Amino acid sequence: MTDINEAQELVPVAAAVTDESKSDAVEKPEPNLTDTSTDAAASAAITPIDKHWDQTSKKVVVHNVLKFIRPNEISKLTSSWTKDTDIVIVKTKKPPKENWIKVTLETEDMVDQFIKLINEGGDDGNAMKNSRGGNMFAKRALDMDDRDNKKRGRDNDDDEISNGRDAKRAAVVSKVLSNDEVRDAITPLWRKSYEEQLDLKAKEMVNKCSKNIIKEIKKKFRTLEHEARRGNRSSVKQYSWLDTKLAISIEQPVPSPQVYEYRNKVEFTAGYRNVIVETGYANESNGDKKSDETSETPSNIRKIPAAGFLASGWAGGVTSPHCLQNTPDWACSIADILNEYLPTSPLKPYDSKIHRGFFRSFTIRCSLRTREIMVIVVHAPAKGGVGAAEDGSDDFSAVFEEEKTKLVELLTRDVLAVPKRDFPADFVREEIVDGQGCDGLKVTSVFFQEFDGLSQPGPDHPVQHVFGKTCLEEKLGQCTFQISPGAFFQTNTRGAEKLYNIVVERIKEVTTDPKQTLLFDVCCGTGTIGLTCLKEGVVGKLIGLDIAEPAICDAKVNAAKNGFSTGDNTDAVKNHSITRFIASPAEKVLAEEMKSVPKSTPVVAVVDPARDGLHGTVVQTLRKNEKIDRLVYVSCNPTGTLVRDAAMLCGPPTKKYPGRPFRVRIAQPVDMFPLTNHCEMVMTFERMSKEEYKQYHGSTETKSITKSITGIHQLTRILTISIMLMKLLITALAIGAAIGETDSSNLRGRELADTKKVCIYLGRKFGSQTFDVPSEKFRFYISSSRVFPAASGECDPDLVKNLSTEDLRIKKFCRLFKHTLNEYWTVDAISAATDWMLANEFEQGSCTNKNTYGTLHMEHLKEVNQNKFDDLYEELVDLMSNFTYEELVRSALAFFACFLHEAHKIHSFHCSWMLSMHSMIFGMEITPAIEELTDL
Ligand SMILES: C[S@@+](CC[C@H](N)C(=O)[O-])C[C@H]1O[C@@H](n2cnc3c(N)ncnc32)[C@H](O)[C@@H]1O
Repeated sequence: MTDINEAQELVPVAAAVTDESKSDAVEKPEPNLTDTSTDAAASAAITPIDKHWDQTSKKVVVHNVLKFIRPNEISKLTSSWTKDTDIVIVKTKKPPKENWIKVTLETEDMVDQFIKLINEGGDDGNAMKNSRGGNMFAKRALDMDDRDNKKRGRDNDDDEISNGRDAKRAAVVSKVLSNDEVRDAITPLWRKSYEEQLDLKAKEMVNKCSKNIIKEIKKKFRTLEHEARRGNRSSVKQYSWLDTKLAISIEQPVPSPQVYEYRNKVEFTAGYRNVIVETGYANESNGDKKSDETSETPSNIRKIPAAGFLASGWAGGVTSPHCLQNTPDWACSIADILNEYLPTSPLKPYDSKIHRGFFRSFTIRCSLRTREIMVIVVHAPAKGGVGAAEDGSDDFSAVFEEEKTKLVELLTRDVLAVPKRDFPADFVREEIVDGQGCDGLKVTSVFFQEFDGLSQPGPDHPVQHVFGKTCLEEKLGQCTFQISPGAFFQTNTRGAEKLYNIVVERIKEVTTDPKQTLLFDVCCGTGTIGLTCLKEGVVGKLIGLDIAEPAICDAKVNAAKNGFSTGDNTDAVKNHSITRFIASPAEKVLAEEMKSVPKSTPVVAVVDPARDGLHGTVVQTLRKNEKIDRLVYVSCNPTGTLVRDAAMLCGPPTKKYPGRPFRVRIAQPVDMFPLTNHCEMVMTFERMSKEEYKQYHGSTETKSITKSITGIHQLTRILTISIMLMKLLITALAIGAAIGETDSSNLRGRELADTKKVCIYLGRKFGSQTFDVPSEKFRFYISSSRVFPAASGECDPDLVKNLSTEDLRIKKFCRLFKHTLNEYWTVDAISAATDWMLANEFEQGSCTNKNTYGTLHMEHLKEVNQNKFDDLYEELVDLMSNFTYEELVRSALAFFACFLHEAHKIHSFHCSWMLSMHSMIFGMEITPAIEELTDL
């Protein structure tokens, strides 16, 4: 599981508290969360919730308007309501498919008048009616977010109205969560017995993993059949195992040796804790908390700088970890130290929405076996982050060094105190084999890490070592491992031993000559799996690949620590050394490395990718290399990317994935994360025999077949592209151009182009916004089906030339956009999108086949944490809604440049073609400014 994944697990945001049941279950807060213990230091730092939202007080939401209204008709409609009155509407907002419109009035005085008008201004003195005769009703837009004065009242309140989920999220903003709510959010299975949890996970693996893999493989056969029919060829017979009852049977999950307090790593977010300083909720007495949650916003909530988990989204404040059964004492003890320090510090928690503040997060790792603890303090630049105010109020450099020393001193001076926990009343603590509680534990190393990016620093991001040891040591099985701050390590130590033992067993089953057998450990991290296999004697040689340099440095040290030699050149493993570790994306080096293995060497492979699964090229290489008969896939995303990768490994050979297919032999879930919904899977694949392959495909020569297919395909592609280039030239000259994106938004774009408006369309949820456009030349629109904004239309080449990198907001926009690309788009998705733009639909000027592009890119999108995505999106929308038209166009160009830049990295032929296409259409020159933006 990746660090990001861990973060998702421990920092689940809004979704986790959005169930009806949870919201209904809001109780009067438990003492520890209300924190009436606000000491002097804390009260000094208390930030009262500011009641003065900038625009919200002028906003009204009109409900029961029709869902489908053409964007160009929205302002016509709203002005018809206020005809013959003095009410002035300055802005309207209507998300597509929602039946409400939000209007911003010129002054606050107009609000009551407007509400009265809608609610009583109909012909008969009743409410005004929509065009179908239904009554509309108006309500003040609700105050939602207390974090960000600048942002307030723009979009958050939309969310509250737009759907129940977000309404609930909004509702928790001003509440203090009870311990049960925190547990529900972060350890959702805590109410179930451990047996029930395992059963639930087993069922999930059957329904969402094994069944879906089979479905996906069958789909591939159907596609082949369809193609064969079109090409008048005979089709491939579906593999008979797919229809057997136990095609992929799921074993009962291996339980975690420790159900509680199993985490060896926690990641606290720096933020503010909601604290009740007086007593009671404002309207607690009415007993009806569900009816209008925000109206009961307590006036007595205060915010205190704190470190903890985000149990209810960014806006909900951080919560204390003391009530969580998966979190050990040492983590709570460090939270106590941080929570004593933060309210007194002039260094403020960072606000990721406005990019101001200092402390971002605290990562803590502990080995109970070696009694070591590492703390990594992630912070914004001391001089101020990207959103720093110009008046210098975000410049903390004068106090930074002093505060750093103070914090390190607090963290390291004593053994950790035993924290006061808030476990459920009937909770019985397990005996923890590797040591109980905080007994004698001390922080042994501290790092500071400056980070000014959007989400989390990557594994290679530099750290500053400020105290103690430079790494943490952990023991697993017979091995000892060094772990650097940026390196991945499994978060459940004893669970990891179980996991690795299973991998060892699966390899042992097939190695007849272990000493000669070479293991490829793909995504090896600090070398844990490979070195364990070596130590257990099931293989004799090891090549480990990982993208993270610090992890590979650790792996090399770890090899030596455990008695194995390491070599650095290609022949190292072949001739002299037992191990070789390579810091590189596996997709770049795996094929070459495999090529250099002598024919006589038996090879097995283990892959343990991050949540986004294996790169397509890695799957391709593993599949093509028929020397690998056994492949062990360790997955932390068994219902997502494992399904995709397994289907590519086991499906019929195609031009992209040639080679005899694999078949799933054993699917063994391992519960590494009790109390949560996550489950690890060890899926063992075995290569189909040549004989069996022949039965289905008539020949064992998979390569020659695919080669010819690939050749024809390339030729067809080049021809298609040349023809399209000509067509495009003609189209571009004649009618300008429309670069299509998704179906609905593309149509909308064309429609808007006709109305000479510019539109920001950011998905259904966030709606659209139209601007008057100064000239026809500026027709433009931006859209997104999910996370990918795209632009269409014509624009003035001068705008491109003048694109400046000075504007912080455009810079921020590009950062956000790049972030969406990197976070949510896989290489395959970008590749599919460029393919699509170039091939299927482009010549038609709009997307008529609704499925082509959608399917192409959707199926490759990474599984996302929806809440994280929503946050990002809100930020994008927020930013864009304040742009002038020209800024908008410039940003759109810049994000096109970002997209092209990313696409270019994977798809150089296509992309260079795309660049020329864009320069033709937009007169778009890749100026130094655009280059600078793409490199952000
Ligand atoms: C789930 S961890 C597994 C690490 C190791 N097998 C273990 O159990 O500790 C996934 C690893 O994949 C690495 N990784 C991510 N993308 C990669 C890529 N494209 N090529 C190689 N390694 C990658 C990460 O750095 C991380 O160490």
